[in-house]
Amino acid sequence: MTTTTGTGETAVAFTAVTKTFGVVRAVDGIDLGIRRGETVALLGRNGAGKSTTINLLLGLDEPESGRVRLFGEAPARAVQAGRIGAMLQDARPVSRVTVRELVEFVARTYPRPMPVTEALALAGLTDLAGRRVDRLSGGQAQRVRFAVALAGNPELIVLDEPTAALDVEAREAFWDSMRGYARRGNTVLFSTHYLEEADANADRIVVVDSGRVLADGTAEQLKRAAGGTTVSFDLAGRPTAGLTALPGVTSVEIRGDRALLRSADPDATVRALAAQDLVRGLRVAPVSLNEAFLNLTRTAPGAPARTADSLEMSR
Ligand SMILES: Nc1ncnc2c1ncn2[C@@H]1O[C@H](COP(=O)(O)OP(=O)(O)OP(=O)(O)O)[C@@H](O)[C@H]1O
Repeated sequence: MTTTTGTGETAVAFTAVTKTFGVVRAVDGIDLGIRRGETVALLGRNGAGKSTTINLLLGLDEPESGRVRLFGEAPARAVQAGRIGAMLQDARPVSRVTVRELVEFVARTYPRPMPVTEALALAGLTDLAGRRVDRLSGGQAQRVRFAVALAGNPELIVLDEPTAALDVEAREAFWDSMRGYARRGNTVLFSTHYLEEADANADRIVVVDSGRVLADGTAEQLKRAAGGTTVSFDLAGRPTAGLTALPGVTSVEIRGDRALLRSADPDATVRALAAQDLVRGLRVAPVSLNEAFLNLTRTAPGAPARTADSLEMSR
């Protein structure tokens, strides 16, 4: 895990950051490094600590202990310089001004803004530039918030549940815009409850629970660490004794005449099954990210899952 600060390659560095509200440890010792150009999803149940983490990152709140650095600087400085753009959950709608006027107004508050036409194009708002912002659909209004976040020409954008309450089409349009921004070499951190969004749009997923990092890796790494692969086949009346002892197998479930094996080493498991001629109706499938997430968070609260260490080592 990267905890170095001040290097040109590190966009975000959390070092042993904590934040408590009364008896609640909302952020409980988070170490997190995000490299420039990465798109990272912050995933966690309600109350896991995602918004608190984002508020600390943006300097909207101060950590009790530990340190947050953005491009080697204190968050407030980086935000002021326009290096960070944010789209938060409770952004208030403004009325009466047009989309272009609003983005122009925000852009003027930054030292090196993005040209307004470019911000509008990147957010997919070119055709709506003259429309009043209080006469937009939910999805269009969300794109305006994205354009506002882009106005300062940021190198890092932080999005707190950016697609909550959007329909499928609006979500797709939003992620298209976000990917366009990321392709320019920028860094993105977003929180979400939609696992498929994290899977489709993030290079890396950080799972938080009870204010701690439970797991950190690619979607594939999380799936492997949290449940491995399911190898299933028809028993065709054959005995089930001995299946648990096959190489790689971590659990065995029998459903009717079908055996479902969880395996940490599916190749070895399949070879062993083939040697015993147990390959009728054979299927090999990774666990879903949903399953992986539930497996990871089910073990919490308590000690951070061991998977976190193994994933970090593999990064
Ligand atoms: N200002 C506050 N005062 C008191 N408790 C707070 C405050 N902000 C957050 N908390 C508590 O800290 C914990 C983490 O909250 P946080 O909002 O960071 O979670 P989250 O992962 O963003 O949740 P959600 O997915 O529901 O938005 C929760 O137990 C929450 O009740």
